[in-house]
Amino acid sequence: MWCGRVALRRLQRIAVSPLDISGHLANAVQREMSSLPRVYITRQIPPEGLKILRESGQVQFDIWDSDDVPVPRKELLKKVKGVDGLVCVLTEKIDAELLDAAGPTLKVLSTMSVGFDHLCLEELNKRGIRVGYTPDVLTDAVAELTVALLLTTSRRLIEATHEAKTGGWGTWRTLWLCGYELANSTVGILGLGRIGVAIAERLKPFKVKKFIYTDVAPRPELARMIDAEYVSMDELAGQSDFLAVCCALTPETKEICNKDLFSKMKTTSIFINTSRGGVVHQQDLYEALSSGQIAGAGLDVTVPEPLPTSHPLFTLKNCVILPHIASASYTTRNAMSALAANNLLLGLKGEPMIKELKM
Ligand SMILES: O=C(O)C(=O)CO
Repeated sequence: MWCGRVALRRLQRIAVSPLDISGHLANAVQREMSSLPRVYITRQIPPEGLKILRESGQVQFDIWDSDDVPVPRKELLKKVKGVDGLVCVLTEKIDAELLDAAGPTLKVLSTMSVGFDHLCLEELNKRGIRVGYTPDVLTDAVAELTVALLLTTSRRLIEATHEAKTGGWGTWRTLWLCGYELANSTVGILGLGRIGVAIAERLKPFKVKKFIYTDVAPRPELARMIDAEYVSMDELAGQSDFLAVCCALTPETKEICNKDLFSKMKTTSIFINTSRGGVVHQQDLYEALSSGQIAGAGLDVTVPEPLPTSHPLFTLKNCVILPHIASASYTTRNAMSALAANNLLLGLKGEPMIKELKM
């Protein structure tokens, strides 16, 4: 359990002799510590966030001290009992069972993620629990990875390196490993937000001819930034040479990318998803890819995660699958951890968080 260094320094100034340290100071530290809000952190988050919490002098926290294995549900339910604040990542389901286990002391939840489909907002709202999350700081990293995944898929880089390494590289051939290029293409964005704009900004120098997007309603201020045209879902499917999914997973978007959408796409089009696996009907995607209904897919997210290595999607050469790494740069993960820590501290002080979910 950590208490703030600030509190410790204050107590050290009060101490008059080394002898005091063993007696009075220890008791005082104990008292000071136990009066601080209690926080549980469900993962060993990157160092910047932990440093902020340790040095704040505002909280005492307990942590699931591993990044390799998520905290077991049973342990989590035990650890949250009586906490004032909770820091979680996207692998923890924050539902009624967990909130009941935490009890009425829990006032602030801070998730180190931009996605919030792991949170039961209705239950959080019902209990008046404020929620912090981490948009914006990951936009560049996610956009960058999306472009990398798009090019890897459309120019068949994984197949190509495999062929080079395993003896498939014979003479130079005229149509061998040909793919699809961005120049003169139409790029469609499903769900235009900060990340969609950032992807388009990065793709523009590749001489994309046109950007189109669809969403629940037009988003003119964002669309203007990338000169994108608002179209219907059917038009998006029919016109896109590259279709990038950027929408949040909600009950409305669950499996929105299904047979109906894939059947309207061009046989030469590339489907890219770096948002959430749940927006895709995976069996329909498998069929679209294996039947040649669409040319290829690049996925950073799947259902479930991790996707079992025996999953049929792994058997397809035209499907590139990454293990949910879109925001995985050192800078971004540290920024997410720092933002999650600051959101938590502000929330516990009753102040507006830097990034708070409106519920
Ligand atoms: O933040 C999120 O929601 C992610 O998916 C990981 O960056």
